[in-house]
Amino acid sequence: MQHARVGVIGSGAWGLALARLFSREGHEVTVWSESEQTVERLRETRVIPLPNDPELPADIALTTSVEEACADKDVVVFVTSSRFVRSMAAQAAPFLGPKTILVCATKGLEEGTMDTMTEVIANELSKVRPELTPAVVALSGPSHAEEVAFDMPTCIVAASDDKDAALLVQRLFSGDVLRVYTSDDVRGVELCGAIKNVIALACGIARGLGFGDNSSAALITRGIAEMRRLGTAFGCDPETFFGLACTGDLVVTAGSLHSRNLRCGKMIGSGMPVDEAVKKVGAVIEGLNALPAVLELSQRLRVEMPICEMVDRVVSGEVAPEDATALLMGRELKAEGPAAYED
Ligand SMILES: NC(=O)C1=CN([C@@H]2O[C@H](COP(=O)(O)OP(=O)(O)OC[C@H]3O[C@@H](n4cnc5c(N)ncnc54)[C@H](O)[C@@H]3O)[C@@H](O)[C@H]2O)C=CC1
Ligand SMILES: O=C(CO)COP(=O)(O)O
Repeated sequence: MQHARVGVIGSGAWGLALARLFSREGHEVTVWSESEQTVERLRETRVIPLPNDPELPADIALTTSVEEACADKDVVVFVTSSRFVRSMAAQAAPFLGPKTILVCATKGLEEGTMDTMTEVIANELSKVRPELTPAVVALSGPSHAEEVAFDMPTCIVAASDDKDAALLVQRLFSGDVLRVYTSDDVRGVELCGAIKNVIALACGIARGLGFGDNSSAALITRGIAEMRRLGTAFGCDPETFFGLACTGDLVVTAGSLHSRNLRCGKMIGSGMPVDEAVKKVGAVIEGLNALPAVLELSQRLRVEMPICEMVDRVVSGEVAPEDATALLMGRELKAEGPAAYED
């Protein structure tokens, strides 16, 4: 298959930037939105609501009908906020064909179940359409919509247990803008996609407190150590933590002013109430959504994640941002690696 019929479930920054890219690669694209108003505005303006007004190609269909976005599609991409992935999988289920490949570009961990986003989709579909066992692919990595929408070269990962599906997604979506690598470590890739947003909040809080590059580098590096500890306790591939979905995405999210999580953290660090900061960013802050599941997983697996825990204490109001630093810096001193100087 060279040209595919692609449904995109979600009309936010990332959904529209991906839709634009898929259309550019010659695919037939339909974008679903929850909002009639959004559909009308996009049809009228043909502009993606991002800085510098990237164009939304005229051949991209826009709809509020889940059926239109899912029926007769080769690939359906879920890219809503993590809060809506389960309900959208349930709504999409009746219209999915037996061979439709499902891609999830949403980054998150579900509160309560601690499921990754591809697990949410697979679990929901198995309830609604148990006869359907679709291939599900996680698409993750350093990929700000603000840059992809202007054709800036970007590398991401397509991770799946289904090798053929990962290879097909790689072939369909790679081009001169996107280079897609494959991975079979789906859980590792998805854990990183969710947790890096929490670490980016920490980097933002540090910036908001007036700290500089040293603090960011420390949080990024020790944040990767937290992700690696949790991931390897789950049996994930240690290589994943050096890859695009972990180190790559954390560098982007924690260092770029495009980042919603970084900007939100920065406002929290400078003393703004969390709700106000979220409103001011005006987009989904997945680090906040992922926090409960990240902490529950770390407790269940008895993995220390001091940065994530401190972000939780700050956003819940238990610790003031200006007190968080001393608490983190004053922790028991230790070796950087696990085995230094030990018998
Ligand atoms: N913005 C970016 O550069 C990137 C975002 N992502 C991930 O993609 C996901 C979406 O992010 P953005 O597009 O930035 O979010 P956004 O804040 O721009 O858009 C919100 C998304 O949620 C959907 N939504 C809102 N209300 C809904 C409802 N009631 N029912 C169903 N869907 C609803 C919208 O259609 C839209 O897709 C997140 O998980 C994010 O981490 C991943 C890579 C890059
Ligand atoms: O995941 C992203 C980039 O790869 C987007 O991160 P933000 O939500 O922080 O903007």
